[in-house]
Amino acid sequence: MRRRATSSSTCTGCWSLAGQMPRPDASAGFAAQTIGQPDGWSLAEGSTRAVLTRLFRESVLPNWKVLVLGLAAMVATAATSGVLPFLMQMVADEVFVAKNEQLLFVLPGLVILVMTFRAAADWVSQVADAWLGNQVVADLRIRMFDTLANADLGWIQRTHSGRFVSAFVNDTPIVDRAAAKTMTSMVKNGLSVLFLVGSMFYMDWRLACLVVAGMPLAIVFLGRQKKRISGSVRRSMQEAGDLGSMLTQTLQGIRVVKAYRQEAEEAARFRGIVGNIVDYLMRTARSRAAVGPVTEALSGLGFAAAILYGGWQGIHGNVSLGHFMGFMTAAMLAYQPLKSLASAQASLSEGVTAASRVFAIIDYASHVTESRSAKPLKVSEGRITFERVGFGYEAGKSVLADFDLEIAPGQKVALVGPSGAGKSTVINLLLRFFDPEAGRILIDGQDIRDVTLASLRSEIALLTQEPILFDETVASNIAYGSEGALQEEIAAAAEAAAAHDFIMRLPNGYQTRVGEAGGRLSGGERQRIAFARAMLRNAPILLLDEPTASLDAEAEAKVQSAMEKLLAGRTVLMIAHRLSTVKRADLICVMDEGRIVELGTHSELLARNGAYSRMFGTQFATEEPALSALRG
Ligand SMILES: Nc1ncnc2c1ncn2[C@@H]1O[C@H](COP(=O)(O)OP(=O)(O)OP(=O)(O)O)[C@@H](O)[C@H]1O
Repeated sequence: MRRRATSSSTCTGCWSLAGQMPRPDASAGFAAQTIGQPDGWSLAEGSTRAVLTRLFRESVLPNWKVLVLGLAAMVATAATSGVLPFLMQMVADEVFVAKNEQLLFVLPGLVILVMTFRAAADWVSQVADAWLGNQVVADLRIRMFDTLANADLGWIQRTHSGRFVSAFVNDTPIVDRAAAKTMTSMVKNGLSVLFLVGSMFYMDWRLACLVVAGMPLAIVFLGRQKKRISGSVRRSMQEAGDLGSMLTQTLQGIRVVKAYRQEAEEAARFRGIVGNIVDYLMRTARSRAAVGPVTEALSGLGFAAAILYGGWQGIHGNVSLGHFMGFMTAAMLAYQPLKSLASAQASLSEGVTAASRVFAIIDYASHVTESRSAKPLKVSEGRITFERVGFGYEAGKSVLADFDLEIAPGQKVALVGPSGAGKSTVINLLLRFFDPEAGRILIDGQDIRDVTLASLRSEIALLTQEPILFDETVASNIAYGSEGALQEEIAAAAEAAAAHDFIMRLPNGYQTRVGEAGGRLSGGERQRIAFARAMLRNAPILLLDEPTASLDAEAEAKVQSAMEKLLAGRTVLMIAHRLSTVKRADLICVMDEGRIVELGTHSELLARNGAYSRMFGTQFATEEPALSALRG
């Protein structure tokens, strides 16, 4: 059977807002890094400008061609807005006052031309705007996923999946809507205001001064509202994360929720979170809603002053009607983009807050990284050596201490011991889901920290208690991690795993979808697909976390032969809760509180009359599945 290496890489080049985003020190020990970061990632307090600059540089600028096109279209739209007041002035002065009939036929044509051009430019700018926004969302989601896929297991386990889902689903569209779109709308409206205010000053600088007199007040007011908005938005996003967490938790544990009749309590908790979200959203809405009317009221003052002064000048014959009408058209046209500009400022804080949350994920630096000089792992015989390995998930709480174990090529070693002894931790360390704090782990003499993660993991196959299947076809579940496997190879692996016959009875054979987490298959069928996956991968090292523990005797009997085939010719490290598993081992390693307390064969250990013998008497003799007593 062919062997293939999977491709995987670590997050080596992570971005950071210097001084803004918290970045854990990758050189420190794992346990030390987790202190003070209960969730593994915290909200970054980047300044608005820093966050926007970064968003622009990393997500918008790479699409600079569309950006330039969109900007050109915006300038064209804004410039045509600036032309309209002059056309109005000409209509009033030349048609109404000077009675110029020729112009009466020219001006409507000009208006149609200008308006058509403006409409076309507006369409281009809107499409470019949408394209850029979608690209920003896609880019942020892809980069977050890359970080997640390459992050160490510790961070992912500490952070609730709902928080991640919320960042992907809720936060990225807010970045698009409130930051990317607002940025472009600010450019567009800013340019319109610039052209129109320019026209106003060009026509009559005194009148223009009166109209814009209220602006400084509006700016001060806006600053205050922005602070309020960013506070309430931050809280509402945190609550949305909690909502996601609660939803996934309830769905995952729905059987327990129902069995313990906790529906009402869960619904009350849910209502509480939803109520909090509404509360924070309303605070945001109130602050944002105040921006438009206040700007409006202040511009009303400016208009009133302009009418008073302009009217006075008109009565005394200092300005013509056309002059005044042209000016007021410019002022009125400037009013809408000015109001949008003020509102955009407010929603910008929303986008910046969401972008900070997204960057906090993107910036996470995995604790498990590849060294620059990492080489592919070369497994010649399959010897595994644990040398005085020490490890703890949390600071000051040792889980493994001075763990020494030598597994000879092709040897089958069973890890046994009470719940919490550290058996799964040994497997976690061998796969480099975590790195040891002390000592080292070698495969055929190569420290696993000096080899590439992809090569390490492609030489190891893992079978877990609960087989992990994806909602794909049977064939792609078997071929998971063995890209490019041929149909015959997949079928051969399934045959060896005693899975071919039941697969052929499925409605679409190998092309049948297995449902969420393989829900359409029985436990034994799921496990046989997982065996077939391991067969196809054909890795020289096999890690088993009691894959038959959740099967009943009949289902276990069906996978026995598959198991024998799988184990043959490989170095195997297995967590054993059952006598049937322990019996397969050449060497039994009895663990307690992170240390090896006994090591030997089944008969040697029984003869020693120690921990293993006691365990045998209480647990294995009865062949209790899953050893509930051992697991506490
Ligand atoms: N992700 C984690 N974060 C913090 N502590 C952990 C984590 N995983 C395991 N531990 C702790 O480490 C210790 C060893 O756990 P481990 O899962 O290795 O035990 P085990 O021997 O495999 O237990 P079991 O037989 O019950 O599966 C336990 O005290 C456990 O609470």
